[in-house]
Amino acid sequence: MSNSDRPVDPVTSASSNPEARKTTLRGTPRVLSIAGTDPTGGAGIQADLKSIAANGGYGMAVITALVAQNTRGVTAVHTPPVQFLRQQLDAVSSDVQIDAVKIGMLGDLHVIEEVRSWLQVTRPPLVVLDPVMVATSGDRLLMASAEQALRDLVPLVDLVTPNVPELAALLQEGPAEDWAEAIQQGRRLSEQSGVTVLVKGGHFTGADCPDVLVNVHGMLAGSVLEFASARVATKNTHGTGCSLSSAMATVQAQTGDWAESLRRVKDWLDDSLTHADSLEVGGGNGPIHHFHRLFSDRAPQGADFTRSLWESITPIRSEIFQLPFIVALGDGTLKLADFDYYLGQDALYLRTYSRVLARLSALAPTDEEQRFWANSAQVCLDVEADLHRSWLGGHAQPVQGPVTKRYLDHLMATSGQGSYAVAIAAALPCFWLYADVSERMHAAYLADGSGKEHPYAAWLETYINEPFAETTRRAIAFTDAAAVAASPRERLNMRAAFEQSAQYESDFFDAARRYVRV
Ligand SMILES: Nc1ncnc2c1ncn2[C@@H]1O[C@H](COP(=O)(O)OP(=O)(O)OP(=O)(O)O)[C@@H](O)[C@H]1O
Ligand SMILES: Cc1ncc(CO)c(N)n1
Repeated sequence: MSNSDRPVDPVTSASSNPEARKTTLRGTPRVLSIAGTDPTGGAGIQADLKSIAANGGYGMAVITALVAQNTRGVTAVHTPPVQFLRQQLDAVSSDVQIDAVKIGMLGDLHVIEEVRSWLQVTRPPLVVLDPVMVATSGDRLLMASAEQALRDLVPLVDLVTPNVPELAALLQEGPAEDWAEAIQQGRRLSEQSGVTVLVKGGHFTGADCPDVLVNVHGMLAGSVLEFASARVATKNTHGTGCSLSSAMATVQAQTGDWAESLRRVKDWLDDSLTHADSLEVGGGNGPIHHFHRLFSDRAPQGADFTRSLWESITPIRSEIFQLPFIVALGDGTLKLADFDYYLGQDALYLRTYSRVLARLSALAPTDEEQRFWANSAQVCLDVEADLHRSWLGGHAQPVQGPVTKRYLDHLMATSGQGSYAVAIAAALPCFWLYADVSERMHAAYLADGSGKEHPYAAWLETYINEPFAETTRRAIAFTDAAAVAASPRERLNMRAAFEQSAQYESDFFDAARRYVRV
């Protein structure tokens, strides 16, 4: 099961340190970048924070050096005193539990020594080192006198991500002339340092842009895994190395598997490069589009998907809050005939909705979800029985109204198609909108301050309670997980099903006004 918002089982991380440090995988890892700045936002700390966030992490940043640079090149570097660097590092580690560290530009010997000493004391569970030496523009970002200190830092980390010239410099060899030689160098660095090496192929000019991972741990020790991707035709590659290494730190803290992390990160990077040109930042080598997925219909990760669904129904939500039925239900002036009609229809609705929830249980990909939906189907029947007993007692079974029919037809059709993702999206507004509507009504009632008894208080209490709120939160989390697993087409269908159900919820509240004959 993959659910990006919950901590999962603790594992022992692949670590180069003698005693393996315990890592707990987290849905939203706390990731610290230790690097230099880029005021144009494409590389360094600024790129790292975007990359961490785009990959589902919580980003933090300690600045090693302030760099005056843009998409064309570097003009100056200011390095604050190392005591101040240490104060920044200690400020973070004395308070926050760090799940992963990405190290970028270090600049000089003193900075390297300070970071090294902090690493030895703090021992973060996961460290990725991008051995930054030269910027995309060709400007030096590491003093020549600090190269040996950087080499000595490598064995302290878990993953090192050199480009071709950096790999050569770390090995004190000439730069590889072709990809096969680069892979051999990657193997040598891994053997010498005992660290997993990610060799980046961005600097060659072939049609492909391959990367390889040389593993040193576990069953894949010594193996070379290649991840090919087509070269994207763009000059906007400023900060790809920074973005890649901070994304690797973030995703590794979520998956615990370097190969899986690189597969996911390459896929994201490819998308970010493909849409880089649309940003139009600067006249040189511009930045990549870190958040392309957030702004598009392609799978936003984790909670971003349901957040975007919720945003897309903002007009429907405002419509609901202005419906005469909802206004009158809120202030207690609703006519009993209208309420009776609504509840009669709701009882009919819940009977069938329970079957839809049972269908979700049948389709559920995990044991937890199967139980959750089976339980929800049962609770739904209990609520329906309660409605009959307490409100509709003595009344005959009502006739199904047109809105009830349309809404139920939609739910039966979507859940009947066999896609769990689409069925869950169709079922979600029933939870989410009721939690939302009842909470707002209750807040308005409290704000009114009169304290007078509310004629529909017993109905409101069905939905204003922590168990219902918790059920709703879980349904939302399951929808996000389903969206991550779904294909792009399925996600479009999820969105359509969700929006359609939300519209029917609004129509359902409005049905008494339209169909009750006075
Ligand atoms: N044009 C491209 N198309 C697809 N992937 C690319 C392209 N350029 C770079 N990459 C990928 O981006 C990542 C960074 O590679 P690169 O070798 O450029 O690192 P770098 O030189 O450290 O980056 P930079 O100095 O630009 O920040 C690698 O995964 C590489 O495969
Ligand atoms: C601060 C900083 N780190 C790394 C790079 C490499 O792109 C850069 N240009 N600037």
